[in-house]
Amino acid sequence: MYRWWRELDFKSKASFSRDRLMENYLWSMGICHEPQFSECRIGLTKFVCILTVIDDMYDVYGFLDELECFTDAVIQWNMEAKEELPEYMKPIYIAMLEFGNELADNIFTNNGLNTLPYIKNEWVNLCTAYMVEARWFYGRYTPTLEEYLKNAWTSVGGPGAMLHAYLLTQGSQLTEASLESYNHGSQLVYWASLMTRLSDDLGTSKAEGERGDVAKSIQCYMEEKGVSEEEAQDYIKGLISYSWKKMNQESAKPSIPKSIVNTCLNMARTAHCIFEHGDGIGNSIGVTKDRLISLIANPIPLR
Ligand SMILES: CC(C)=CCC/C(C)=C/COP(=O)(O)OP(=O)(O)O
Repeated sequence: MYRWWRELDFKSKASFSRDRLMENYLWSMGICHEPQFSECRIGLTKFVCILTVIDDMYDVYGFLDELECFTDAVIQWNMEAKEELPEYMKPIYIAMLEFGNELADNIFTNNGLNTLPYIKNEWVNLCTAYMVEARWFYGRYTPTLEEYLKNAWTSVGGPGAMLHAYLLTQGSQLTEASLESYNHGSQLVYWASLMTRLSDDLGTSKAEGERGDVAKSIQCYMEEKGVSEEEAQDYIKGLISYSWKKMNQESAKPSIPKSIVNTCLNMARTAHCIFEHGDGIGNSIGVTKDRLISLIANPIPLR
């Protein structure tokens, strides 16, 4: 994975973006830790790495007209579309396309299923949601909390991560019918993604606001209701508790495949863990570094 990441060379080609391979691996370890899901952990880490570069491009680097071009190119989903993009966007677009196409090709070879429309759809939804936030930022517009969350449960990457986790954990069991049963989990994916977004905002929005980013749930609620930051944080914590109840309710539904239940609950748990002491991803220090060292570099010996 390190070789893949180094060869993409975003450190120099997209120096504005976060270089967080290990931290991104923590997400995938939290979402599917079982030994048989090694391929899923690799795929999910790649997904989060590419997502993070694209997120930084929309949040802090790209001009609005450039971002509109990138969003259009994602909708087109073909290599010719990259010709219309600014130079710095081309390697990012290529990385996303190659990663998505390779995953779809592998599944087609092994299972005879065309999953490209599903994969493409998640990237289109994600970039369209980033675009909405970029327009708000450039227009100096602060949405209401409801308006913000309607977009932000997608822009956190939860639905995209859950589709990738599903495709990568199913192995030979992935069929046309199981792809359809994925849709039964859509409410659960929604609540788990909302929970991830709210935890992310509780942990990161202060630093993001200071470096210049779109208003997050806390600022939206403060402005809408004219309340203090503390009151807004308490309100968001209440929404997190509510989302957990909804997730538990959805998880108990027999129509939802167990693998979706597991990865959704695990994503919400991982978000709690990563953001409970602040921004666990934005910097490579503190609790996240200690966790990476004790989980990966110096794990507790099992025997
Ligand atoms: C498995 C999943 C869901 C991974 C997503 C990782 C993530 C939240 C990246 C963006 O962080 P951010 O705090 O910069 O996000 P934003 O800019 O959207 O607030």
